[in-house]
Amino acid sequence: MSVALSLPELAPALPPIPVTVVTGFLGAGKTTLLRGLLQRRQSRRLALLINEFGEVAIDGDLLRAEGDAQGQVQIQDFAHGLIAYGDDAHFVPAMLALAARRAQIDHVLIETSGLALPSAVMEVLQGAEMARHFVLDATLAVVDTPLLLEDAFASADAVGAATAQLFRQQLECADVVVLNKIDGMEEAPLLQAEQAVRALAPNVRFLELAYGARLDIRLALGLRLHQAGATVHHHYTPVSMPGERAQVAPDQRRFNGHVHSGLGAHSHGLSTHKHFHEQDPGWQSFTLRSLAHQDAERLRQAVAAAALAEPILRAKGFVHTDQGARLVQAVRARVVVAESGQGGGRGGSSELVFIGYHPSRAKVARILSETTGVDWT
Ligand SMILES: Nc1nc2c(ncn2[C@@H]2O[C@H](COP(=O)(O)OP(=O)(O)OP(=O)(O)O)[C@@H](O)[C@H]2O)c(=O)[nH]1
Repeated sequence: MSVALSLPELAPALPPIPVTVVTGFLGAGKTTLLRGLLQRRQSRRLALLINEFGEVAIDGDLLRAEGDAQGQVQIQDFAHGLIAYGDDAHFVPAMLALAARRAQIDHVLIETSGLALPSAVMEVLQGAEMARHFVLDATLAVVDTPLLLEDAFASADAVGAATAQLFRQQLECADVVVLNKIDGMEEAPLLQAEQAVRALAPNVRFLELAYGARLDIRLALGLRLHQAGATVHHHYTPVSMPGERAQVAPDQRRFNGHVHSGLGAHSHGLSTHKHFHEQDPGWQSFTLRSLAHQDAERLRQAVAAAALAEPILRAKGFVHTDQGARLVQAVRARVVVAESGQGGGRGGSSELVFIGYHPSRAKVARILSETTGVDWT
């Protein structure tokens, strides 16, 4: 008796979709780097999963502004402050939905929350259910280099200790560390930053330099660092060597913004990443809103004052000013209020998400209201 085979069974199996996990502390520049990669994706068909912290979809809006009419880029944002996708009931269904469309997707990028360890996502990806559809390409950790050089990830107090631990663990999970926010930085601080990264996470395989938050797409996607037997797909000459005497070669621009650590391969298999991040309840986020029009400069000063008075490490949102909608981005007390581009702005209200370590919502609302002269609640 002959058995008729259905078409899917006859069709050659499609290779698994490579997945790049992008990690990095709050405000390191993950979304900015992803926007740059979207702009330079050429013909690559990408799917992005991003983690919004707070109720306001800011990063998703910014990334969608880079999207295209041909549906070449699919973006899914997870709202409500999810910490780690690995713990999230939506993550696996979202990935399986992508797997069902794998003929239309060349690469998946996952941006994890700035307060999460990527190890949970990495473990889920390498588990039996997912490994049939996906292969981990590489884990990139984006670093706010000026803050690293200021010792902002050192543990002077409770906030510093919580920050330092998360920062170090994120680096330890990474294959590639991207030194970001290095525009105009000289060679000496870059060398210092590389040494700081090596000291914190000696197993990191590559250091990449992102001038102007730009990463060469060939250095970000298709690295195949976790494929059994695959040789690393890289076209550049190693420019720094492993060990204590490791040096960043002078003038990194000659090397297309990219540095090799030269360290031997290491595995991110299940055995190396047992540590799921247990969420520290000290990290909290809240949203403040105002119905009044804002003065951009007073608002900038207000957010900076709140970050200095309270343990606020990140704030972002859209506000309405007399000049129209503006995007507010704050990393600690560094606050930028800029054109919102195509993204954001709902109705006439202004919304800011604050993230900190045991911050007082009431105190931040008071500082904002007093400094801007309008109500924030
Ligand atoms: N000067 C400078 N600013 C940068 C660079 N990269 C990012 N920024 C700024 O840093 C701020 C935070 O950038 P994001 O890309 O939102 O950071 P993130 O890591 O996605 O932040 P979270 O998702 O909230 O953790 C924004 O104001 C960016 O414009 C850079 O290379 N140079």
